[in-house]
Amino acid sequence: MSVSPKIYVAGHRGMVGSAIVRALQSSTLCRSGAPAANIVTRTHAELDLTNQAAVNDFFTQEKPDQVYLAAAKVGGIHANNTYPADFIYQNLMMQANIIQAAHQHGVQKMLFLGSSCIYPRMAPQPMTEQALLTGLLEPTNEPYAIAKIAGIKLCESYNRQHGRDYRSVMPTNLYGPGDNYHFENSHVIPALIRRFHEAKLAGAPQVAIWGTGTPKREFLYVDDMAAASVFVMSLPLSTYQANTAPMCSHINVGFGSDVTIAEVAHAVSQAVGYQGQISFDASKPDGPPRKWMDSTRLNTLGWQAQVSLQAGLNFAYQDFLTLWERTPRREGINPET
Ligand SMILES: NC(=O)C1=CN([C@@H]2O[C@H](COP(=O)(O)OP(=O)(O)OC[C@H]3O[C@@H](n4cnc5c(N)ncnc54)[C@H](OP(=O)(O)O)[C@@H]3O)[C@@H](O)[C@H]2O)C=CC1
Ligand SMILES: C[C@H]1O[C@H](OP(=O)(O)OP(=O)(O)OC[C@H]2O[C@@H](n3cnc4c(=O)[nH]c(N)nc43)[C@H](O)[C@@H]2O)[C@@H](O)[C@@H](O)C1=O
Repeated sequence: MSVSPKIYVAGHRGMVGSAIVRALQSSTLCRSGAPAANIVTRTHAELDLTNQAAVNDFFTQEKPDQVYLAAAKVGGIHANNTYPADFIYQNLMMQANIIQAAHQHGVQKMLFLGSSCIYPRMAPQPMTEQALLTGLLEPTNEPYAIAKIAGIKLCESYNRQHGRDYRSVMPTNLYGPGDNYHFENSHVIPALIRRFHEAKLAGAPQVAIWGTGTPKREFLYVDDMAAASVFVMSLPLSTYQANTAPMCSHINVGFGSDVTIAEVAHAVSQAVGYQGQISFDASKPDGPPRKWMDSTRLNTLGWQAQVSLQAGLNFAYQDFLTLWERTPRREGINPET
């Protein structure tokens, strides 16, 4: 009987990390007779990934075979714009510590999660992988984007210098179970789920959303993202290399089409069952006008998103309701991010 590789999922309690754990568990269990996934995890309290010595000790102790790097300092447009030092410092430290320790401890295979914000603000749409480093970044999240670009380049550099197999995926905007519902530091979908839900309970006649409503975003359900992550890691190295380049080695993961913020606000209000009016607060930033990924690389390899936006929003609202009902004083809804 084959032995399962020991897989470290960094950030396993986050929205994406927890979905990756679910995907790894179901992918091994589906193959009849295969043992369950051998997954190793640490909470933030147990292991601060910005601490280089602690990360080294962890790799010495656990000796994982593979790593999914889904731990990061993450937030929406307001958080990125308000805490730029936290976003660049923590992300640079976490990924540098993990990638260097993984290499030192012989981990051959890793998946790094970046973000669509690595591309220039005015990149031609849809954005191909080759658009990286061709123009100026979006100012509201430039520090986070620079850290994510450094993460891609760390992986590529260890591959080129040391023959490692460190792959990178660039997710579009994500949402789903386990999201952060903070009223101002979250991304647009969880923020609006909460705002429409509270407005419905209060009988409020109107809900204001940030910006003009005209920017377009591409939204992917988190379990689709997790499936894409496991899919990319399962590709033979020769296939991955044939579809990427040593210095353009990342793969976009998108839904396939985008919507305006006004359209997604209407879709969220439907999922929540809010029947009042929607208004726009143009004093808040819009961010980039459009961020639509070209996912041809991944689609050609055989992966496609499965969950429609409205179905995903319905699932996400059910997740929010579970959290809401479990936490009468809203502690879990309002985490520090
Ligand atoms: N959400 C989105 O829309 C998008 C996300 N991504 C990327 O996907 C990845 C996962 O994001 P997502 O799941 O949404 O983020 P979450 O905020 O939900 O999860 C991040 C995880 O990282 C952990 N973490 C943060 N700082 C530390 C630290 N210093 N030490 C140890 N653990 C830490 C968190 O633990 P704790 O909560 O305990 O601090 C949490 O488990 C990230 O790389 C992100 O950049 C990319 C594009 C879009
Ligand atoms: C994933 C991605 O996330 C961030 O980029 P972003 O795409 O701008 O993400 P966002 O979800 O915060 O906003 C999307 C749009 O939605 C509008 N909007 C309306 N009303 C609310 C609202 O209530 N909250 C938020 N957050 N946005 C709102 C908002 O004004 C903007 O036009 C990056 O910083 C970057 O880190 C990154 O990679």
